[in-house]
Amino acid sequence: MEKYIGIMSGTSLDGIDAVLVATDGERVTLLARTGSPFEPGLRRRLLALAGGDAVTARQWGELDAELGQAYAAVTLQLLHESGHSAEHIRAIGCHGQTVWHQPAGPLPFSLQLGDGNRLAADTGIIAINDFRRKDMALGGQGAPLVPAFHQRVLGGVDHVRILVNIGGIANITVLAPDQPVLGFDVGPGNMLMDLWARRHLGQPYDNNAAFALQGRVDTALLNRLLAEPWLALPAPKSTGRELFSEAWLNARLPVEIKPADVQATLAEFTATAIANEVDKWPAGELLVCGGGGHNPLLMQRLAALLPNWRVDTSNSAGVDMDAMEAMAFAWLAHQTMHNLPGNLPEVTGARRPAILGAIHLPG
Ligand SMILES: Nc1ncnc2c1ncn2[C@@H]1O[C@H](COP(=O)(O)OP(=O)(O)OP(=O)(O)O)[C@@H](O)[C@H]1O
Ligand SMILES: CC(=O)N[C@H]1[C@@H]2OC[C@@H](O2)[C@@H](O)[C@@H]1O[C@H](C)C(=O)O
Repeated sequence: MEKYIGIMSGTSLDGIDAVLVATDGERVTLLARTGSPFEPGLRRRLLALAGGDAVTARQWGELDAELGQAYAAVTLQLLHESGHSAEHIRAIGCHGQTVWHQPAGPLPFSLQLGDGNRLAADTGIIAINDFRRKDMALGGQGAPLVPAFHQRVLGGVDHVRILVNIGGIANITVLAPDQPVLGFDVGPGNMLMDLWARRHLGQPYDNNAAFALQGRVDTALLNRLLAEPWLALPAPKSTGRELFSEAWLNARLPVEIKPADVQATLAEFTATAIANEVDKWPAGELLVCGGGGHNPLLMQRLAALLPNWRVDTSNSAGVDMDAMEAMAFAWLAHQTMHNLPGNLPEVTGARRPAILGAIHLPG
């Protein structure tokens, strides 16, 4: 078994998750995990950039360098906490910070910031990043990439098992006997709920859904949100803040509505968009991972909307719900180091499987 580090900072923009795993490509064992929230100023600048604000080349470059430094600091923290040093680690798989994802149109691209050169130089470990653009160069969406990992660690069961990652965006992976793996983004995860909590509570998220639980679902608003045409598009598909933005929400809000009712409606919207996709499959097991699995209201609504499904977190199947995505990028680094493909063309729509990522050597 070789040791890899995986680093994820997702579309919630909450901070950085890092894991140390041992893997031979087939089995993936979590050895250690750490994390670091973004410092508020950095988070604010990332939110502005991901919201489409204009930035100068200088601001852009500085953010790239600052994130590279932040990823290196988390890596050193993980090594320290787990009693490892650089020479124990074969490579780091670093997702980077998505600041723009544009899978359609004449010039599709997906941009993740966080300088891999700096990460390699500051840690002395091979750093792999930019995992999405090879798949896009081959006509794919570049996302989601995690389904291949889900299949590896949670596949091979005799019933329908669906994984749903509820991060900023929600994406599902369908693992069914004798069927190719399917996976696609289903809509917003915590993104809109977080936005509303920031606006009305001044907090990064609605902790344990306390605010949403004070409100009532507004059916008219819920139906307006669910009428978004993107939700009905067939897979392959992926999305992000570019679509589910503050402007998108504002355009659908009625003039008069209680803030708590909006929060309750956004939670219901997130759960319904997920349940509508899951419900297209014969009932089985729905396993939740990502931060949304800590939201009791989301979990309760998913269970209520899918009465014939066993709804639980991925912890119940032996994979830490909070470590899943970072573990996936550690595994993707393994794939790259062994010249193995990381994407699933049936998921992303790419013309073929491909070796993903840009490799930065520390020497
Ligand atoms: N106790 C809790 N109550 C409510 N929501 C929670 C709780 N804990 C975490 N969350 C939600 O989880 C979010 C973080 O999720 P996660 O870390 O999976 O996001 P991410 O890494 O940015 O995801 P992705 O890359 O999939 O978009 C928070 O912003 C918050 O909305
Ligand atoms: C472009 C981008 O960063 N997409 C993320 C985002 O967050 C969740 C969902 O949208 C998923 O498609 C993807 O992340 C995971 C890690 C993936 O590629 O599977």
